[in-house]
Amino acid sequence: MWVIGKEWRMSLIKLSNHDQVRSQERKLYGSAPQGKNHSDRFSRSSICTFINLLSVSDGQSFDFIVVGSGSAGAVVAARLSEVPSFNVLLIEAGGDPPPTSVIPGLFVTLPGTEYDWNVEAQFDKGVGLAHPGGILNYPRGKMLGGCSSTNFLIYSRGVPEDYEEWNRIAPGWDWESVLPYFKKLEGMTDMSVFKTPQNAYLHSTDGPVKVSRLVTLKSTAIIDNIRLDSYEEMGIQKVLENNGPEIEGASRPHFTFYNGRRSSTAEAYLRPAKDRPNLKVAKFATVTKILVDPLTLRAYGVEIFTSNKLIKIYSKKEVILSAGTINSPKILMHSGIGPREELSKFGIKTLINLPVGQNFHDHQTIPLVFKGKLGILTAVQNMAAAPQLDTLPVPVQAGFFRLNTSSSSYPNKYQPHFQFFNTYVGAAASVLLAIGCKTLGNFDQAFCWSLGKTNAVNEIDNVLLVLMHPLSRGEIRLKSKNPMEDPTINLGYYRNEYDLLVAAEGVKFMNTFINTTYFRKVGGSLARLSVRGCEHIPWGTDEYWRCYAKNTVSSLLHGVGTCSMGRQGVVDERLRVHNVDGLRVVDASVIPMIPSGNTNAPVMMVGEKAADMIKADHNDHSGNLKQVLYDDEDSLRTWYYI
Ligand SMILES: Cc1cc2nc3c(=O)[nH]c(=O)nc-3n(C[C@H](O)[C@H](O)[C@H](O)COP(=O)(O)OP(=O)(O)OC[C@H]3O[C@@H](n4cnc5c(N)ncnc54)[C@H](O)[C@@H]3O)c2cc1C
Repeated sequence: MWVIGKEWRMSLIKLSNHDQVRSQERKLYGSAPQGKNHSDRFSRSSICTFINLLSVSDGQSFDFIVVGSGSAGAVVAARLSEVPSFNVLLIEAGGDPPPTSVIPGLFVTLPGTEYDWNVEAQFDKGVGLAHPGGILNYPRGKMLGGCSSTNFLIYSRGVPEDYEEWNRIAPGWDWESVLPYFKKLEGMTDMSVFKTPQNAYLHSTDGPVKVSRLVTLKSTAIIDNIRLDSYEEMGIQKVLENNGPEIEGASRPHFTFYNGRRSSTAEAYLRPAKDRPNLKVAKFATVTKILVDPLTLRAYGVEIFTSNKLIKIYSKKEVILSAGTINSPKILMHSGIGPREELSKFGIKTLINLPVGQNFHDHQTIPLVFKGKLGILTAVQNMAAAPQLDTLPVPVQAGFFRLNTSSSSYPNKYQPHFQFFNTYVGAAASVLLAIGCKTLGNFDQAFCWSLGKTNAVNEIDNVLLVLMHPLSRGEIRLKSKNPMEDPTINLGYYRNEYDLLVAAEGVKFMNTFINTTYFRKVGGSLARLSVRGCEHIPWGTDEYWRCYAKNTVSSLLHGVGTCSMGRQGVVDERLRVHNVDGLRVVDASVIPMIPSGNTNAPVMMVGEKAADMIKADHNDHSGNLKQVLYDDEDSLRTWYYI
């Protein structure tokens, strides 16, 4: 056992006693962020306990060690453990997801709690002025399932061209190669998508991740229809679904829940695998670095902080790093894999000089608020929302569109410029809005107050306008040599001025929502929100909307790219870290270019495909879909239509 400092105790404390472990972690790393001190009352609930936890002991060894049980890591660990001869350890810094994760409508209560890493991201100077201190809370799930246990549950996969773009950077990731894996993970329960062969071809009912749409109440159906009609008036056609052959258009979105239960990767992959003797899960165990032999450059294990001490666990075959876009690059850099200049600042010896932490990009969002009719009735609808917590308490419409006005090279013509989410909020929901605005959005008082005021007696539509393919790039950097300290997240939004140009055009287009029949009938108007930095610019001018887009910008929390695949990146097309043996990265960080849509499904797809590659590289071909598909045309067709 490796002991440092007199405070480090030699004895192993059972991981099951996590209260004790956490209080000891707080004692040791008092200043390091371990999540805010929130009540633990849910974490022992039986509805989501995964029982095969393990007390890992110093010096133990496993064939595969998977670091992080998020959207990708849980998939990889579960799939690898399908091979009985593989001995798999999954290491997770958090514990079981609480009921507030499992019940879909309660996801807003998770950020800022102990189930969140509570990291902060920063804007560049002069950007995001509506956020105090230029800081954005950047929630990351710290529990089994990772962000899939805390996210907003939207199920979206992007367009084929997104993956053709990946394939040009890292061969093997084209649409034909990834579609079988999207289908492998998907358990579609919305039978409407099987009505046309073109849509049916893209879906499957067999996968573990359950996908559905919101239960439509009579009142919400009326709202859905009115909003979708309004979008159609703007030239955004109604489509059957946004994961179909044509994603441009608006629809009621798909979600990763079914029957009142979130389908996180913890629920979909780990729960069914929990009794496998060859899959062990170590909870409340934080990996501090990957052990790499400096002579052979082979990864041979990990160093973990758990139960008040540092221990080492060894891998016989591979270490798979799935700690996410923020923590995977951090762990690599602490292990001596990263930009030499950056590592030398902290006295970390560089084993391999790679662009770790660079190429960070994200889906940035701009909030737009449309004021509708006066509403005593809508206030009642708000109150009636509570019993709907097993779905979501508000109607949501979503879609994708391209602008006619922007340059055809931004992005290429097969990808949409924007995604949008429209949530209808009845009058007098100001308190809930204030929670969302301040706690989740980290907007300043003036902005949130003006939003609340707008909603006091009026229904509103909150539209999140999402820039799909930003050209700007940010980066993840170490703050210190302490592996328990969060890294710096520089969002880098609008570093490329083209992004601002397109964003402002998008805002102006979206504002025409208020000119549609419904809003004209009820006398609707654009809300005038208080935006720091734009006070002196005449409201409604082009200059104003540019300023608005620049300073109200936020994140859809889709950060990718920091251990990018590709020859110029950090991993190759089989996700092996360049020049290191026995080490892969499998999570959102390997995504080289962000897809057109939300990232959870693409990351789960990456997990599915990676698991097959790893199996094949270790002589197990049981899961190799691609081989089956390409053997003959008929089996391809049959498989697609199942
Ligand atoms: C609040 C929120 C809302 C979102 N909404 C949506 C949405 O509606 N739809 C959508 O498609 N996407 C959404 N996303 C994005 C999507 O969920 C993520 O892109 C995706 O889950 C990332 O998966 P990952 O495997 O890369 O990382 P994660 O899921 O974050 O997994 C990383 C795991 O590693 C663990 N870990 C990290 N460091 C260590 C360490 N040192 N030692 C041990 N374990 C460690 C973490 O605790 C975590 O469990 C949202 C994200 C957030 C945070």
